[in-house]
Amino acid sequence: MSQGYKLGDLTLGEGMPKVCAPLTGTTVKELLDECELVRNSEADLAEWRVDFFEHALDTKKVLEALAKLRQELRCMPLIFSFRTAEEGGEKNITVRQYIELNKQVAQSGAVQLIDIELFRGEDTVKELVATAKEQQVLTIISNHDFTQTPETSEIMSRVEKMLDLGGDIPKVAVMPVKEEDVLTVLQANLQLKKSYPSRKMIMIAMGSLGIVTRMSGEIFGSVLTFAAVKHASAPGQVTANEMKKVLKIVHNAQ
Ligand SMILES: O=C1C[C@@](O)(C(=O)O)C[C@@H](O)[C@@H]1O
Repeated sequence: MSQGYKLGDLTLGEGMPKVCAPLTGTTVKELLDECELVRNSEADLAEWRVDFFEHALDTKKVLEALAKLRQELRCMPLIFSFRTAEEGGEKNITVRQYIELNKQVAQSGAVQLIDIELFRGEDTVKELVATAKEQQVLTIISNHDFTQTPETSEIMSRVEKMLDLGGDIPKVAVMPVKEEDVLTVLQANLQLKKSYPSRKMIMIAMGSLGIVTRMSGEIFGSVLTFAAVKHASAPGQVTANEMKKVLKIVHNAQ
């Protein structure tokens, strides 16, 4: 899809990378307050990091909260992400529960994208991609490593697997422990952009060393960047308003 993905007024994958603000509240009240802050910020879309929610393992309560968030966000696009403890998230979840929760959310009509972790298993990914496609929900197939940065070839092969499994937007977020790791991430991003020019992806080096990767997506081929409004959901996020300024500077220099 070389033109990008149309999400209401914005097109993901065209022009400047889009700024996504995570919602990390533990209660419905906190989440609704965050939605209002996000709406009034420079963020283009929101991500509900549902693993922070106190009732994240109760699908009925998640769906009830989601309906409220949808209303409060008005027309702002929303990504639904349950980040598992295995990948740096807040809670453990069984594969069965993970599938059930994501399926019901995809069918709710309240979200535009769901995040599916590659390492929950091929069958899980395929099943959820199929459900999402039926509902015209976009899929981000993700992988996170909070301790290290794999080699360029390993990052590329993970992304290729994500594409093979039918995901719309591959996403890799890793932790650099030395400056060279940041170059590894940028190298993987650039090579993937050249090998798959029509595909959209998200590539992040986290932490203080990785900051440049969050800001240079327009050059190396990362279409979305996460930036905080109230609380960061991962190390290295700056605020959405600061991020938008930097993205504009990079854009205007092109
Ligand atoms: O996958 C990502 C990227 C992220 O980990 C980051 O580094 O900004 C933040 C998460 O909320 C999101 O789901």
